[in-house]
Amino acid sequence: MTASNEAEQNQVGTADPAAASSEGIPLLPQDETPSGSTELARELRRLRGLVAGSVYEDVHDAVRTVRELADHLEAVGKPVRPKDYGTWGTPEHIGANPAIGQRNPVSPPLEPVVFPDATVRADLELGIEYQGPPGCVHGGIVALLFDEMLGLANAASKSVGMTADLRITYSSPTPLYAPLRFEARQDRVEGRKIWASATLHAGNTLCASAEGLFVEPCGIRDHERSRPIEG
Ligand SMILES: CCCCCCCCCCCCCC(=O)SCCNC(=O)CCNC(=O)[C@H](O)C(C)(C)COP(=O)(O)OP(=O)(O)OC[C@H]1O[C@@H](n2cnc3c(N)ncnc32)[C@H](O)[C@@H]1OP(=O)(O)O
Repeated sequence: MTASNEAEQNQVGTADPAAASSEGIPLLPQDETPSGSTELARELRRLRGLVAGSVYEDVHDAVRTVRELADHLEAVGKPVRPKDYGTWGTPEHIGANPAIGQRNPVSPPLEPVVFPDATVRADLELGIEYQGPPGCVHGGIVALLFDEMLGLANAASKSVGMTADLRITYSSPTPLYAPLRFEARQDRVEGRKIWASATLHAGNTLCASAEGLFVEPCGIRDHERSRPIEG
């Protein structure tokens, strides 16, 4: 077995992307929550990878423990109501996002950085909990991450929009446990219509590319559109 194969064999779940993007300025950076919920999401992410990526003989004791934890969290937490969802780009809004939300155990999470030309980049590795075909990332997960990256490219250019049309070309399978790089940019704006595009590479291999049309919601307020987004 080669060293890289061995590393791959020992890996369970998605890698923490914290150190992946060393260039660029963090886009929509999220602080650790004083309550510990960011840390809780990180541990749950670890659990997700372990459960999807391991075979167990008997985990009934773990089921009891996790059930007790869920009961406890239900008892001590205050559910977020629609009035508390927050507007575009607020910590409440971003933290719960399934692609970049640090408080959401479903997110890998993407950790986007922005460059002076408003290109947005995110480097990450995806583990078995995102598997589609054996050894490959699920196409729906690729679509989710593209949608987010295009939205972030719009945010980096001070616009927000609802996805109206999203086209993805899958050129080559996206490998699990490999360094992946998303890059997205806003291409043009006409009235409320915004076009953006993105690529996904594994090393030098183009895995997929995306083009999206976004429509700015009617009545969006100026402070929501131009919320400061750079770290
Ligand atoms: C600053 C801080 C920000 C922080 C951001 C954090 C990042 C978060 C990132 C999150 C990212 C995740 C994002 C998500 O997950 S967004 C969630 C997924 N998307 C949706 O749910 C959208 C559902 N659709 C709608 O709400 C409406 O249909 C929209 C809003 C899209 C348009 O309904 P609206 O009534 O408002 O507008 P209109 O119908 O008058 O159309 C206006 C123009 O657009 C053209 N058109 C419309 N649809 C299409 C189409 N399919 N193909 C081609 N063209 C289309 C139309 O012809 C017209 O053109 P024209 O005749 O004027 O030339």
